[in-house]
Amino acid sequence: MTTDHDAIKGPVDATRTPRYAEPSTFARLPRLDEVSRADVTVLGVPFDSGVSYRPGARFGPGHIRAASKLLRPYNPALDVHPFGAQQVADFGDIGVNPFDIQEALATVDGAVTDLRKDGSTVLTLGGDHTIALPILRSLARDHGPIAVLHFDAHLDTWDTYFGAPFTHGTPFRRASEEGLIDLERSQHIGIRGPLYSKKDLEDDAVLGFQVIRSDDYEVDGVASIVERMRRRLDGGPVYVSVDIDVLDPAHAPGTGTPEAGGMTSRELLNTLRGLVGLNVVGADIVEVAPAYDHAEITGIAAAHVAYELLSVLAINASSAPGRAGRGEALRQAAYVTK
Ligand SMILES: N=C(N)NCCCC(=O)O
Ligand SMILES: [Zn+2]
Ligand SMILES: [Zn+2]
Repeated sequence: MTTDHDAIKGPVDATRTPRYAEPSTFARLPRLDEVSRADVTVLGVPFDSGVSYRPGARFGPGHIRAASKLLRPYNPALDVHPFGAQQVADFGDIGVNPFDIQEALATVDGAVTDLRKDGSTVLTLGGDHTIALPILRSLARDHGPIAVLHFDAHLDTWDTYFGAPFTHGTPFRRASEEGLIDLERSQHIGIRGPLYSKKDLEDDAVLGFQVIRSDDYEVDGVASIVERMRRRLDGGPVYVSVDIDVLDPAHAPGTGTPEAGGMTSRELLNTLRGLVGLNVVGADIVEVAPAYDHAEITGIAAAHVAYELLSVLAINASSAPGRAGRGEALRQAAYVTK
């Protein structure tokens, strides 16, 4: 945790150095090796060997960083300076084996565990959805079974693909079997689209996830979904996993398994703001595949998702025990720039 006398380093000042001129870190934040420690670490995982259709999410982290350069220091929607109330830094990408999925899973688990050692919260940029499994393994070792808030068009609780158990369509089945998830407090949001059979939904229901469908946004609206989400997640640690294909392809064309009829980016950002006050202990944004993107539409959406998650973490950290007196940082740009 950052103490009151540490000078927090923030993003590069866009009025002094043009946005496109610096080495690429998320939101032009410092690299992790430029700060003594970070409250939140952004970690890139360029891995897409678990995909069932279009490849390319291995290039997601760089694309999200490139699309994050326009983010500004103050978030009016939540009245917070996400980079001022906490130290956020970018670790860069870890190298993972694209030919050996088991080894890749172990590498991700090890990297997340290392980064979390001094209390940093890890925000992971994928990569395909396979990587949620090793992150949950790491978190569950400290927290026990954890609630998963899963934004996705897909259930990702299928059993195997071509006999393979570790894929981007199976992470939450494996995590459930391994006892990593508190299934009484977990929820899928944004589910839609054709399935292999009705049994996919039945199998998922047996595991115990609550399902909020994409269509529920039309019928119920964001406020009522946020209320259901908060009721479901309250009472313990929460992991937030955002598959960018939860958005309609109009809002996120750059992804590997797009499904029509999805949420708008406005609906997703507003839902994420509803996480304030919940105990978010980690998050990922996965399935950004830049080769299918246009005009950075998907990259920008993913960057804004990360920004809202960082804003939620900033507010939560500022109101955590031992952080009294840092509340003013929420409303001030309380960091230094390069
Ligand atoms: N996790 C993502 N994005 N997609 C899973 C889709 C699996 C399938 O091909 O049916
Ligand atoms: Zn998906
Ligand atoms: Zn997914």
